[in-house]
Amino acid sequence: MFSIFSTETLDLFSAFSSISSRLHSMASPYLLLLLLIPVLPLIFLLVLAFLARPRPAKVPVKGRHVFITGGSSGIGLAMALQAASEGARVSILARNQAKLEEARDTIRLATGKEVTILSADVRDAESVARAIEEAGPIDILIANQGVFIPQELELQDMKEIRFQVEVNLMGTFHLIKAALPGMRQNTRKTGLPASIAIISSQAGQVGVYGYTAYSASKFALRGLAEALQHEVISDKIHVSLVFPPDTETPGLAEEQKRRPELTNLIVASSGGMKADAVAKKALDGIKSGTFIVSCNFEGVMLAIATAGLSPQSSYLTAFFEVFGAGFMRFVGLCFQWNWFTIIEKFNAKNNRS
Ligand SMILES: NC(=O)C1=CN([C@@H]2O[C@H](COP(=O)(O)OP(=O)(O)OC[C@H]3O[C@@H](n4cnc5c(N)ncnc54)[C@H](OP(=O)(O)O)[C@@H]3O)[C@@H](O)[C@H]2O)C=CC1
Ligand SMILES: CCCCCCCCCCCCCCCC(=O)[C@@H](N)CO
Repeated sequence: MFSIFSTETLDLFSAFSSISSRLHSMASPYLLLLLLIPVLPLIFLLVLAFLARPRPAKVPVKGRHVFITGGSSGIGLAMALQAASEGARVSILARNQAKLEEARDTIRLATGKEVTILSADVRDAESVARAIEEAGPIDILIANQGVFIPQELELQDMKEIRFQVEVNLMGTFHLIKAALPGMRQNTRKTGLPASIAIISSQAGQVGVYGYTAYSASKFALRGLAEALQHEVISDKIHVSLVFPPDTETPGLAEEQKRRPELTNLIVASSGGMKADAVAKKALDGIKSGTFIVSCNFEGVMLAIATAGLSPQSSYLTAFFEVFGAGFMRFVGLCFQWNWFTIIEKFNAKNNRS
């Protein structure tokens, strides 16, 4: 007689059913526990979905006013280009008028869009306020201006230390203070979520040789951003903090002329990126209302290792943070081991130890 089961299959089948019936009568609590193993993470994901705050949001870019500082060069210019091509009304602010005009021409040529250019120094609160007044109420503020002058603290002039803190940190205060009242009014009127994005650096997540002043200015932005998110969430304003690695920009080319050898060696732990790719990550983060925005794989690891008590809207990222924390601390210690070994060897070779 024809059967779809071979004798082996039937044997296996009867063996399995006799085992399972035995298990069923003897050990059903264990089976239940076994079943729970895959279910538990799912339950935990549900808990995290309940906990994640601020709640996930979509911040539209099309048809909205995007204001970008440092928009005449590098990452800022790349963001301005992308925002303009996505149908935003874009304003860019920087000091140098000639570079601003050049950026405006570049954007017009690439997208056919006209951007507003504003010449101001972010260190001057009054001219920042005037520029923002002139540009009109903002929906998406991107504080991207930044200066980086790497040097060992002992060798660096106080003038250069102050310069970095003033542009990177104080400049960001001036911008947010000037833009916030108009942004609140705008979100109340339109009901649409808005965004304040701040461009930090991976050197704002981990201190790096040669970056005492720069890292301090960028770490400070995190405190600003975390506290600010509490203060603006009731008006649907989402804060994003972007942490790029070394990025090919005119600023980086300038920096590399005087970067200490040890800074180069340590910074190489994270892969470099193109300005366009960083701009895309930043805009995607802004549009999804993401608080911590990483740009490359090393950046994702850094974000998990330094999650701290930051806001987290994504339950999936929260899941990786909770279960990755211990392991990523270990990976971080391996990196620190490597960096201290590099420093030790370098200083021994150069008779500096
Ligand atoms: N490139 C990199 O490797 C990385 C950069 N970053 C950060 O990304 C941001 C952009 O960097 P990047 O594109 O490389 O920089 P660039 O040097 O290429 O461009 C900097 C921009 O900021 C403007 N700017 C500088 N100082 C002031 C000021 N006082 N007031 C107003 N505008 C100012 C510049 O215009 P002007 O000089 O005319 O004022 C320019 O438009 C910075 O915050 C930087 O710290 C973070 C990680 C890595
Ligand atoms: C837990 C595992 C962590 C693993 C990855 C660690 C990598 C850290 C590298 C730090 C790179 C800092 C780049 C700063 C670039 C910058 O801001 C300058 N170009 C100035 O603008």
